[in-house]
Order: sequence, then C-alpha cells, then structure tokens
Amino acid sequence: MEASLHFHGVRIPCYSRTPRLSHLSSKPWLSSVASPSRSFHAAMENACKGGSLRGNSEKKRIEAVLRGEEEEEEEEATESHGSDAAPFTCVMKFGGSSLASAERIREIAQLIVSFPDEKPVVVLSAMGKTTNNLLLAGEKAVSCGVSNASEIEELSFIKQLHLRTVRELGIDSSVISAHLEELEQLLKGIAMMKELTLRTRDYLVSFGECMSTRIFAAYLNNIGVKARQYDAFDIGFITTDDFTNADILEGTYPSVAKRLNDDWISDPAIPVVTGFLGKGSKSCAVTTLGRGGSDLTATTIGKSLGLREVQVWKDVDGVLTCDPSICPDAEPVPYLTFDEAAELAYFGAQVLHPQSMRPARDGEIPVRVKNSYNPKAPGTLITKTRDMSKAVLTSIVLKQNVTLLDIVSTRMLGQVGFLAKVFSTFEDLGISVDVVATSEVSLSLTLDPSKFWSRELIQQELDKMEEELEKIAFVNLLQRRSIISLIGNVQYSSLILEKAFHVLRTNQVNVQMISQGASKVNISLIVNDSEAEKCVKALHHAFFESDDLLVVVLESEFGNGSAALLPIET
Ligand SMILES: Nc1ncnc2c1ncn2[C@@H]1O[C@H](COP(=O)(O)OP(=O)(O)O)[C@@H](O)[C@H]1O
Ligand SMILES: N[C@@H](CC(=O)OP(=O)(O)O)C(=O)O
Repeated sequence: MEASLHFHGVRIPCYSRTPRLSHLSSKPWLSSVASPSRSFHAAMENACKGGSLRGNSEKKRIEAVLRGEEEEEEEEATESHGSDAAPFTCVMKFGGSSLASAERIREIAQLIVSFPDEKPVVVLSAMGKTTNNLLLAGEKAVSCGVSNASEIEELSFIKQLHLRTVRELGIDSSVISAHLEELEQLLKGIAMMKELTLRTRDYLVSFGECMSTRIFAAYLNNIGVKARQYDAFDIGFITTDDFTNADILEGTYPSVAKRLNDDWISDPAIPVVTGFLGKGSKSCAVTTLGRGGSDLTATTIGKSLGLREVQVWKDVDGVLTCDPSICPDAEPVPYLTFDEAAELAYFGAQVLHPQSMRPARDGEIPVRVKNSYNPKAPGTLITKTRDMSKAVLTSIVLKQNVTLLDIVSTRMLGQVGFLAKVFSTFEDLGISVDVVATSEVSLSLTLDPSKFWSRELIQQELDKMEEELEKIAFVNLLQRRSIISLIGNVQYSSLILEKAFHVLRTNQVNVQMISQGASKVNISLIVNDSEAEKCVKALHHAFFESDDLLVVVLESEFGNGSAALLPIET
C-alpha cells in the first residue's frame, strides 16, 4: 500500500502491485489458485460431478435460506445497513462485447472511475466470445479423444486471450492460471467420458466469468481502486437445478444483500461479481441462467440491494428500433416500460436477457441500457411507466426458426377441458409455447425449438408431441416459421395493423397467424422464415424511416393539418 485515493466518498488505499485476494481463501476456486498442482484426479472428480461446490454443510445452509430461517438475521442486517449507510448506488454490468481485450478492460475501469458519485456493484460477463468458445471446446472434447483434448483450437484461443490480457494489464498470471489448468483437465475429463451433460456444460462455461472477474478486480486493485472479486455461486445466488437455464430463487435476494453489505461494512471495496452463474439449490452445483444471463444477475443484485439504478453496458446505443444486423438504420429507443422491454427480450431481441426485467419490475429499479463504446449517448431508460400518449411503434423484433402447430379438435371440439388437455401435453413434455391464437374449431400456437430440453432430440420430441396430441385432435406441424413482433402502443393497434398489412401485401407476404394479447404492447405476426428478414426490413422502413405514419397519426388525433410539429416518438 503506497498512497490513497478518494473514490465513492471513502478513502481508498492504492495498491501498486498484487491484488488483494485473501478474502477468497474459503472459495473453491481460490483453493485451486492456492494449489496449482491440484491433482488430475481431484479436478476430474469435480468435473464429473459437474462442479459441485461444497458438501453437506453448504447444502444445509441453502435449505435454511430457502426455508426462510435466515430471514431474521437478513432483516436485521438490512435494517442496520439502512439507506443512510447504503454502501452502493447502482449496478454496472458489462457484457462480453465490452470486455474483449486488455484495452477494453482499461477503458471500462476508467469509465467506472469517471463516475465518482456512483458506488457501483460491478457485474461482468466472460471476455469477448469466451462462452461460445468454451461450448465449442466442450463439444469437440466429446469426440476428440483424451490425448487430443489439450490441442482443441478453442482452448488455445481462450488461453491466449486470457494470458495476453493479464500480461498487457500487468497482472500476475496466477489470478487465472489455476482456472486455465483446471479447464484443460475438465476437457480431458469430457473426452474420457465421451459425454457432455448439461450440468458439466454449466460448469465448463462458468470458467469464462470466473476468469474475467478475477482479471478485472486485480486490475482495479492495481490502479488503486480497491475491488473484491465474487463468484455469484458463493454469495447466495441460489437457483433451480435446471442446468443451462436456471431460475433465481427468492432466497437469493436477502442472502446477496447481506453478503455484499456486510463485506462493505467490514472492508469497503468495489464488488466485482460473476454474471450468469448460480448454485443449484438441490445439487449445489454451478448453474447458468441462460445465454445472456448476466443481465439477470445485474437486475437481481439491483433488487436485492434496492439500488437507484441498474446500468447494462452494451456495444450499441441502447435498445434499438430493430436488430441492427437486420436494419443498420435502426435508432435507439429513449424510453421503454418494463413490460415493453420484457416483451422485446422474450420475443428475441438479443440485447436483453428475457427474464432480466422481472427483478427490476418487482423492485421498481430503473434499468439503463448504455453503450460502453459511446458512453455519452443517452441510451435507453426502462421504467415502470412512461408517457405513451405520443408513442406508436417502439421496436420490431424477429424470432426465427419457430415451429407453428395447428390443432383441430376431433372428438373434443368446443368441449370443456380441450385446451387444458392440449396444454397439459406440452407441460408433460416440458415444451414452452410462445404465441397462441384460438377459434371455435382450431388452435394455433408457436413453439421455440431452441427451448426444447435437448436440441439434438428436437425431431424426436416433436414426434412424441404429435403422437400425444393426435389422440384428441388433427395436428399439422409447420416448421421454419418466424415470429415478427411489433412492440408498441396497442391503443394504435388498428393503425399499426393497417400499415403492417399494407407493407406485407405490397411485398406479397402471406401472414399465417396473428396474435394480439391483452398485454397492450405486442402484436405478433407469423410468416415463413425465408420471407422474414425482408418483411422486417420493409416494416422498419415504413414505420421508422418514412414520415407516412406521422401524417396518419396527426390526422387521426388532431384532424388534418393541425399540430404539424408533433413528432412521433418511439
Ligand atoms: N433491438 C435491439 N436493440 C439493440 N441491440 C440489439 C437488438 N436486437 C439485437 N441486438 C443485438 O444485441 C447486441 C447487444 O447485446 P449483447 O451481445 O448481449 O451485448 P453484451 O454481450 O455486451 O451484453 C447488439 O450488438 C445487437 O447486435
Ligand atoms: N457469457 C454469457 C453470459 C452473458 O450474459 O453474456 P453477455 O453479457 O456477453 O451477453 C453468455 O455469453 O451468454
């Protein structure tokens, strides 16, 4: 310790060399750090268990939290750390695109320091494309043979990226060397077993976030900003045991608040938390929250600590009117409600995790989507309500490769229990339904194959579903369909539909199903996959790149010619 710095209103000692990691001594990851020569057998045992974290005592503690037995203690803790002493103001979450290199990590650290009034909890994803590379490495390991596992190309990418990054940042490579070693052993284990279970897959991808957070915390410490790394699975992120798509359990909120608050009180340091990861309540193994799950980690911490704001920093200027890879002229949407954002995410906008709005909405914590490459851009502010009086269409979202199912009742038409029977079939088979439209004689719905429990078994699962449904109905399965979701103010639904159908007719596209729910924010149109992008481009052009709609709205709202300066807001 050589100097001090005032940051977040506290006097922060500056560390010139090694990061402070002693607080991690009880963590399973650090025990690996402490003994890099950890035996192959120990690593394999952990790997084959899918990375179970702790023994019985840990399991008992989780059960106690789930039963609410720690609640009194939690409440006391929260009270005693009440708002006067509240150590944190916001969550700042940075995704893989913001952490792609040493240079980006330096910029992100500077960005955090450039907000001296904020006292952030930092949540990080894995660096760059690390999660994809880990998944690819795992898949290759299944069939490459033990002796070739060390040579898997993606393993080399991951090693090079992380070792280059620590070198360029001037950090001791020991912060990640044990993880890299264990990762290689794990891939050998997968090669030996010739299988990659969902549980092992989660353990495998967890290395990405575990390494990025250690590097970042070490770098902050090196530049004199005291930081403390946390593995989410170690600080109370308790989830269901649905590996690869786990759900956060209620006990998480008080546990996480207590841990972060208590640590700050006893030794203030910026928390740097792994996004995307949790711990299964029954298995005690590492779980993941679904792709893009760090957004959910961020809003969970926001709700848990009752923070002023959650910021998710991306590589775009906020939530845009459309996926920029389809419509390069897509514009940022300045304001959204939680409902609009949830609908947008659920129907395929990659920019936010589908479940991430839930904790924010429950805790009424505003979420701001910002661009880490362009911090001055205002971004998108997501809140409970917004002025919808001038909002027509907010955003167009595309979800491809969905399956459309047409069900026409044979024996049970119009009878009590028909729909229940159909939906119980989906429940039994663990298939989730996205869009539904019903009439007196038929039921149409869409299924998202990417949510089926095993992608390799999609056809088998569909066959099984057809077989079950054919006991009560005629079934027609139509694959390779797309859902185009028009997210906006459904008070203008006739106007939106008139315009949308005009565009689609001009482009000679037949809409195969349409659904407008009571949610008042979403109209879904189903078209063929092959026509979908063309439709989205044409719709985006009509709604956001021309003035036609402005004229129609002005005429319908104010009479022709009046209020000519009123802009259409997204
Ligand atoms: N409607 C949309 N608005 C903004 N970005 C979108 C939208 N639809 C898709 N995207 C894509 O989402 C990406 C940002 O999300 P993501 O990759 O999860 O960022 P990060 O990894 O930083 O969390 C953008 O680069 C963009 O290509
Ligand atoms: N690294 C995980 C979790 C995540 O949230 O990533 P990102 O924030 O880069 O989308 C993934 O790629 O899915």
